[in-house]
Amino acid sequence: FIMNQSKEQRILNFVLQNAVRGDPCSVVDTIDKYCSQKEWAMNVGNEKGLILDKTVEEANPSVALELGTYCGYSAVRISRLLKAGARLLTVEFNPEFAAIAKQMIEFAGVQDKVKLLEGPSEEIIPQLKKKYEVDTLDFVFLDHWKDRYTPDTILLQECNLLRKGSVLLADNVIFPGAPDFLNYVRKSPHFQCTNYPSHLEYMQVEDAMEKAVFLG
Ligand SMILES: Nc1ncnc2c1ncn2[C@@H]1O[C@H](Cn2cc(CNC(=O)c3cc([N+](=O)[O-])cc(O)c3O)nn2)[C@@H](O)[C@H]1O
Ligand SMILES: [Mg+2]
Repeated sequence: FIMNQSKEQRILNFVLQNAVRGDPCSVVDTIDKYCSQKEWAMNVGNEKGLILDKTVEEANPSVALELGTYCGYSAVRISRLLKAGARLLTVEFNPEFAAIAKQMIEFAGVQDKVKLLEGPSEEIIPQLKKKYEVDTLDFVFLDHWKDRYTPDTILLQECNLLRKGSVLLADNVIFPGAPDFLNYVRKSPHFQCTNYPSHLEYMQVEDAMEKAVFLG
């Protein structure tokens, strides 16, 4: 237990020493093993991860966006399911976390599918069309600051990044909670919402994910 390292660095080191290079499933399982047995961390985890998997498989996105990369757990989890030629753009503004995630993504062997964009979501989203050659987004995973879920959902619409059928999936709508986001998407005539009750990663605390499909 190396104290002067960050928890995120310890998670990465555990993966580098225990997972199989080039095997995204082993990276995901190894992070879950560390965070359930040694140190809790805010990865989406395996229970909510299965909901994420099913939603990604159903959407089968060509272009996906993730807000809040953290250590790269869900970036690896999502990108392992993408078809050939499909890509995931993931946004992280904490440089230390971004550096960890980059190494995690490369170790998992999914670096050709994932582009990590460093910066705050509110700055990156308006750049997606011109700077990152995005037309529209097929899938968006929201897992960053909970009070950014609503403004960023509005920003995605203002930037014309959503099309009829674009799928938004939000983590933590119960814990820590995103009440204004639930209110916004459930009241909006532009979204069809579905709630998926689950539990907080690695804990027996109630949580849920919310799927919001854009209706155009
Ligand atoms: N506007 C932003 N733009 C880009 N990256 C952002 C932004 N806000 C936060 N981040 C980054 O998301 C990562 C992860 N993150 C997520 C959150 C919000 N999520 C949680 O706080 C959370 C908290 C718990 N929890 O407390 O039990 C459980 C979860 O699953 C969570 O996602 N804060 N940082 C961090 O690296 C942060 O730099
Ligand atoms: Mg989360």
